[in-house]
Amino acid sequence: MPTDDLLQATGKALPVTQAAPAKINLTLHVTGRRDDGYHLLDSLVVFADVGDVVHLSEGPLSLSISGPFAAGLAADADNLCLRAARLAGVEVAIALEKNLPVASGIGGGSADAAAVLRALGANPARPESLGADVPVCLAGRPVRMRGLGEILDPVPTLPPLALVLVNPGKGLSTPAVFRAMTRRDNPAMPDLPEFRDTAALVDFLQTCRNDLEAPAISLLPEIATCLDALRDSGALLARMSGSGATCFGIFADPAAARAAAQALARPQWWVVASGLAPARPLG
Ligand SMILES: C[C@@](CO)(OP(=O)(O)O)[C@H](O)COP(=O)(O)OP(=O)(O)OC[C@H]1O[C@@H](n2ccc(N)nc2=O)[C@H](O)[C@@H]1O
Ligand SMILES: Nc1ncnc2c1ncn2[C@@H]1O[C@H](COP(=O)(O)OP(=O)(O)O)[C@@H](O)[C@H]1O
Repeated sequence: MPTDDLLQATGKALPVTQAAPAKINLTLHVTGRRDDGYHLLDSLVVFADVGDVVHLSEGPLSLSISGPFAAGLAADADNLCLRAARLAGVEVAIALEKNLPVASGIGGGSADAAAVLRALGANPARPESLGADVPVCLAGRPVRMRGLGEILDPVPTLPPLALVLVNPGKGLSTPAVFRAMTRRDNPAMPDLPEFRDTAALVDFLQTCRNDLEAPAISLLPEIATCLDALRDSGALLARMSGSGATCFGIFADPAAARAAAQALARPQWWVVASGLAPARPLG
């Protein structure tokens, strides 16, 4: 597509760089399963201030991948960056900086797809056709996510969070984790109260769950090691995100999170201290 048409189609000038923040499911209740096998979810989702980065420039549709986790990901037609550009109907050269571990429960692929759509100013009718997590990644702000992932509701303002993310260095297949569940009709997440401070949020989170945590641990016991290590290093709460294997700990303040991240370092583990990404405006 010639550049003028491209600009008309997208409303955005190229080149453009867009952050793809990691998605964190602070809670993930699985409340049922549809006949087509997809599960009904109820999840408090936030975004970290670590993530991938996509850079879009003029050119035929293409993808190059750099960054610490580039080796784990093929730049083939199935890559969610290219699928997003095709859904937007735009020819564009994409450079992906892959900073997030692949297949790790923090939505890297969905975050990348959402970042490409955002960078193009594209607003496809059914972004969930790229993946259940793409609508929430497009929202890019704390929300309550329900349905298969397409129902997004605002939540009370969250306090700042000092997080540590830990991944044991092994990918986990999302369908395999859902298949390993033994109970699929779990109670919904309680309604969210107003949060005065981090302690109030942690108190609320203690009443919630990630229903995929036990099945994921049954497939990859190292997840339990990550959770124990987070708790031993002072986390007020430690839980797995998404279908794993990345776990998060909530700490009292950023200094405690940074100290824990240093103490948690292991040769095969990905460990990072993070706050929340600045919330995107309501769309
Ligand atoms: C579990 C979650 C929670 O946020 O996170 P991740 O672990 O992927 O980060 C998401 O729902 C994942 O979203 P995403 O990774 O985009 O899922 P998709 O590609 O659409 O689906 C992958 C597979 O997950 C299962 N799946 C996904 C979503 C859903 N509501 N029910 C499901 O059963 C299905 O087996 C599906 O084939
Ligand atoms: N840009 C991308 N980044 C990560 N994974 C991708 C991407 N494009 C396609 N995938 C595929 O999506 C699958 C899920 O990856 P990812 O989104 O990182 O994990 P999760 O769904 O657990 O959050 C991977 O197995 C990978 O092959």
